[in-house]
Amino acid sequence: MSKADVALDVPAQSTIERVVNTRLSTSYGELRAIGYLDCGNAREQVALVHGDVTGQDVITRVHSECLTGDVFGSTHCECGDQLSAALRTIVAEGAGVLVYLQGHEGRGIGLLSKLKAMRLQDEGLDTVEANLALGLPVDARDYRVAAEILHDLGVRSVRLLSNNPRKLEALRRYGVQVSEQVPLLIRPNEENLRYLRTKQERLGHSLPHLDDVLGQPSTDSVSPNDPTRLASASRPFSADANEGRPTTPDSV
Ligand SMILES: Nc1nc2c(ncn2[C@@H]2O[C@H](COP(=O)(O)OP(=O)(O)OP(=O)(O)O)[C@@H](O)[C@H]2O)c(=O)[nH]1
Ligand SMILES: [Zn+2]
Repeated sequence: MSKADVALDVPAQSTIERVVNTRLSTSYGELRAIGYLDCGNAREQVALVHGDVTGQDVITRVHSECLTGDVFGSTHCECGDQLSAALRTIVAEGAGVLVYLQGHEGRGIGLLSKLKAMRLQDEGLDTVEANLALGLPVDARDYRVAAEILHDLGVRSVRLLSNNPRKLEALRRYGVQVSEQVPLLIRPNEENLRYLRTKQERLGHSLPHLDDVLGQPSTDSVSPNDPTRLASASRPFSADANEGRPTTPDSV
């Protein structure tokens, strides 16, 4: 069997049902919104697709929902800017997928618990301590449905836009062939620098640009020429001439 014939090894019984496939014109470009029902938990899920994604090495973002960051523009986290940067990258590549995972809010603890966790962070706890103080897991996300959606779309292997090695491992456990981890780095702001540091130091996220911000050399192997290496945050760093280019400590 050739490499191209290797299908994703998803669980034998898929729980998703494709319900709708419609054109979605966006400010990023022409997408298709493909809607699924996860019959296992009655949750609605959606994948945004650009171009032909039936093949190998498809640029892919598996994005955990974040109402505060994705919709309200919160600067507490970098989710909204990652969402924009991922869609820009997918369209620029000519083909790609973004799976937007509902049920992942607050790393799986839900919106109200995340808001409580954010309040605790204002009182001095870090993002890990805050979840634990609430008696909740640090990360309760499951990626089965993402694997099933990628399989349904005919994606055979992904270049995953993520800084989170645990997300890669989790997808691989569900049979997703991850051919490459592509960094999705957003310039930090004063509001989220500590939060990002905690992700780097306690959750194992690969965020070498934080060291650059402090003027320290990065030990990470990310290529400085990778156009996705450091996407500009929309707030408070408005899109500028550095868009999509590596950033020096002086420019942040
Ligand atoms: N519990 C909790 N969740 C948060 C907080 N801030 C953002 N989130 C959630 O974190 C999720 C995103 O996960 P992250 O750990 O930031 O990043 P990731 O998706 O694992 O990794 P990347 O692929 O690199 O973006 C979203 O569902 C957000 O709602 C917080 O302070 N506490
Ligand atoms: Zn967020």
